[in-house]
Amino acid sequence: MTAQLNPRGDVAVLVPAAGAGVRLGPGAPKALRPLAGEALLVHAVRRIAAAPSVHTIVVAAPVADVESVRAMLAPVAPVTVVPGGAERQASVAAALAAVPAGPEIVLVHDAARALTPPELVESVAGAVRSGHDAVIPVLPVVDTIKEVDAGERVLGTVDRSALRAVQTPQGFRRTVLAAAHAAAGDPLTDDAGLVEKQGVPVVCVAGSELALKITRPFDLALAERLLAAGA
Ligand SMILES: Nc1ccn([C@@H]2O[C@H](COP(=O)(O)OP(=O)(O)OP(=O)(O)O)[C@@H](O)[C@H]2O)c(=O)n1
Ligand SMILES: C[C@](O)(CO)[C@H](O)COP(=O)(O)O
Repeated sequence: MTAQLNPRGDVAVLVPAAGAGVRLGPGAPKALRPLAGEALLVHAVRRIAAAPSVHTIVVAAPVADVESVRAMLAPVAPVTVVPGGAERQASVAAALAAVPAGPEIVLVHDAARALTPPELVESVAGAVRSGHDAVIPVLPVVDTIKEVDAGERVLGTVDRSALRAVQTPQGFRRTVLAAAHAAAGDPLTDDAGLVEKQGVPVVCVAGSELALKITRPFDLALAERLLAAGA
């Protein structure tokens, strides 16, 4: 049985949350680690559930934690929880398989982007609804970028004006995402990358600084500060 949030919504959000969090350092799976006293996944799901277009949320949890994740999320929102896979791509595919008939827009959103505002969910979904098959939120690259060789010697300075840093949620027409996953080869960590391989145009919308991916200890500390400041 798939849990429904807003029966009138047209968006399913898949939340891959089965990663270990190696770059964050030793500890529980990253999505279950605390941020201001609650798991990253709780923060992420609460914000997704606050987006009015969302019909269904499917979380791909670490295999050993499926039951505890169900119990943890029950008071937060009606959520379907499935076992994740060894790679992010397998976790997304498992969640996609659990989406019920109905939503024709599917967003894929990292649990690790725990502070992503509901407005970004709506903005990405809205761009798909307006006719784009694949939509990604992006930020401009603010640092100067150098290309280097294996010895860390600088080969040149990259023109960053055409570079973008990619975030989630990434939004897709459901049939487009399903076809990309069905055709997928070697695992990618980026769903838009799978869709690009199918020759589908991907368009960008403005991302959000709050959608930062909590990857390293510094990111977790930053997220704590942002929450304390009211994010
Ligand atoms: N087998 C996997 C690997 C990753 N993810 C999820 O994909 C999102 C983005 O991955 P990332 O932030 O890179 O997380 P980890 O893979 O856990 O990080 P690391 O590479 O440091 O272990 C996270 O919400 C993570 O839980 C997943 O569902 N299943
Ligand atoms: C989808 C993603 O957040 C950006 O496209 C991706 O999960 C990033 O994973 P990475 O392993 O940190 O590159």
